[in-house]
Amino acid sequence: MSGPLIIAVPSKGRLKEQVEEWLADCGLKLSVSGGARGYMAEIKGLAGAQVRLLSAGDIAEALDSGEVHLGVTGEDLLRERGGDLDSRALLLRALGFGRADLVVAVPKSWLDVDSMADLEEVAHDVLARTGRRMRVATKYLVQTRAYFARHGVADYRITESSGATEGAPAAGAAELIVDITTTGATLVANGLKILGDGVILRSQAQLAASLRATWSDGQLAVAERLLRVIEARATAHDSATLVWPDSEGDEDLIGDLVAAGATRRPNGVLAPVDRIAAISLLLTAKGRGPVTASRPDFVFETSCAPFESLARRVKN
Ligand SMILES: Nc1ncnc2c1ncn2[C@@H]1O[C@H](COP(=O)(O)OP(=O)(O)OP(=O)(O)O)[C@@H](O)[C@H]1O
Ligand SMILES: O=P(O)(O)OC[C@H]1O[C@H](OP(=O)(O)OP(=O)(O)O)[C@H](O)[C@@H]1O
Ligand SMILES: [Mg+2]
Repeated sequence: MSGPLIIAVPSKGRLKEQVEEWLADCGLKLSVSGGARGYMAEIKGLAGAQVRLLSAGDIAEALDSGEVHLGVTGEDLLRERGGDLDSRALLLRALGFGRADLVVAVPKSWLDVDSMADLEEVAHDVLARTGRRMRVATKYLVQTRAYFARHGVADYRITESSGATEGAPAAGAAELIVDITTTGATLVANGLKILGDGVILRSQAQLAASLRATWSDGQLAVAERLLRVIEARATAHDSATLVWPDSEGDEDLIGDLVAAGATRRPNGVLAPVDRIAAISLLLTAKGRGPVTASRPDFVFETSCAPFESLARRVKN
């Protein structure tokens, strides 16, 4: 017998609440089940799984080391682990929350610095003028180095910053910063602007699987159940069912609807939510109707693509 499927979710901060809401929306309620400080939980209705509540950064680390099978954390933190993320973890689903852009930002007063190419010139100038390298304040060392290298910026050094990074230029601790931003308010408040080609990563929360963990058949089976529910809910959020009288006789017309993005279903079609109106109009224009569109709660497809790629990567 192998142990439970271990799933890590954020224990604090803005991601925690959003992850709980998302799971509850899928009908998967978390119930804290104790552990020394309440840092363990179960998912109601998903036997064979154990949930660990960890910080977002620790979740990225635990996926990396294989201590957990699945985890929810920011893509920025996963990529910051360095090396080739794809060989260590599989991104199963982008969750649409926890959005933040990792950006290169410089003082607004640098009027003619708008691109990474301009920044390269600044780096040269600073070195020539002062004999010292331009300083970049960040806690995202890995992604900063990779991005600057890709843009040919070499004459700089990183001053590691773990908080209030945006204040570093005004405080004289660095010339520029690399940090995450969501609304941009903190950058503006600190007199900083994002370089035109300075977006390193558009991050959001991801459900990821560890490729370093040991996966038993039993653990994979629990993961499959979980992923099927999550995918069914996500598909439902994006679709509507369209039905109309005597749809069975409308083979040719359904062919047109499929060409417009719909999927054939008994009694009608399933349409992407943003095409409900367009597809209904194709029908009413041909005299069909009334067309009734309703939003499903779950759409369980016969196959579950994220699970299939996971199984392919971790089996044998
Ligand atoms: N406006 C935001 N500010 C900070 N983090 C955000 C924001 N929006 C989304 N996130 C995401 O939340 C995650 C960071 O969460 P959190 O700060 O709780 O984790 P942590 O860095 O591990 O914890 P700590 O800061 O205590 O070390 C990152 O993936 C980040 O991209
Ligand atoms: O673009 P904005 O909407 O202004 O948000 C971005 C800011 O929010 C976060 O800081 P937070 O207050 O969470 O503190 P932390 O960096 O210590 O986590 C982040 O590190 C940025 O500083
Ligand atoms: Mg933080």
